[in-house]
Amino acid sequence: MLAPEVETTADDIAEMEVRGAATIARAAADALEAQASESDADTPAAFREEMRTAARRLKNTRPTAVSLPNALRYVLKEMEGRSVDDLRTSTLQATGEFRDQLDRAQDDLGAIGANRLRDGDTIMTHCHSTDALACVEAALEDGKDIEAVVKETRPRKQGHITAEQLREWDVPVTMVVDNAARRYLDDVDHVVVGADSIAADGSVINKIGTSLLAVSARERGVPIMVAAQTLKLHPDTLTGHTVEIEMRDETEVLSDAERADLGDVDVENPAFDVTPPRYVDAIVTERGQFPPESIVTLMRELYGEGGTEPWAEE
Ligand SMILES: O=P(O)(O)OC[C@H]1O[C@H](OP(=O)(O)O)[C@H](O)[C@@H]1O
Repeated sequence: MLAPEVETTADDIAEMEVRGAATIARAAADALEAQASESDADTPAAFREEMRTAARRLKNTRPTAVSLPNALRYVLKEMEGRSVDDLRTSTLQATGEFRDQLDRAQDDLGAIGANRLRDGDTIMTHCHSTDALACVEAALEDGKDIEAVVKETRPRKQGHITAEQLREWDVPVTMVVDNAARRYLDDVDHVVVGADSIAADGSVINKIGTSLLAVSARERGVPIMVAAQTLKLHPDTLTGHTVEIEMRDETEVLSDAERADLGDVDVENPAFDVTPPRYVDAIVTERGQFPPESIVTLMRELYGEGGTEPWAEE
């Protein structure tokens, strides 16, 4: 039996009530914790099977942000013991550790990313990334004045969440539609974005529109920093796999009335795109900042064995 929190968390992730790569990872760990706490499995094998089923349910919600399977892997790998009690205890310890690591990683990468920002800088943001905002927050705590041009980020307008957070920190915000980005790049000192996955060749998989922004920024000579804790490194890409780009429902792009007016047209709604490493100046992680082409070294160190699947059916 799956714990109700596993079902609601999976639904919330799929519906994007819970969104953002790091937030999804945390919610998945919380859901595994609920599963372990509430399990009434009476044998270790039954407990393990329940945990694997819960992990599969969570994993199959959205395909692109690798933080989700990386979180599930972290917890399931730490689950050990010969009795149900021991398995439960080790799982709860793992989920607690995972949350602590997540918080620490974001703080540490924020401090590193902040060093790239100077007092008086204007940044441009795309979508809403807690890793990217951690860099801004740390820069503000260092006493730097920062202004922001915030891209709306169609179709779901996560730019509004970014704007709200920045205003809470008293950062002056100019909101622009996505198509205005190039016009405003001349006023911008740094593009700061997050990532859902980083591939072994240093490609950055992030919200649709990131690659267009990066190409324009490079053309205008504006540096692009990607804030991504190591949980975003995609181990499967070490063995030649590519990252699946999520295609979402067309209703996010067109209302039913607009759809009816348009008649017979195809609508596609990819949620992410791939920015090649040559358009990225630095990937900022909690382990330091890296030129994208060198991220593979860190990826091997942390995920050397590639993408294991501890949730697989036995
Ligand atoms: O982990 P943090 O930095 O918070 O977010 C990382 C990325 O997750 C988001 O995806 P979505 O809105 O869930 O589709 C954006 O693409 C954002 O850059």
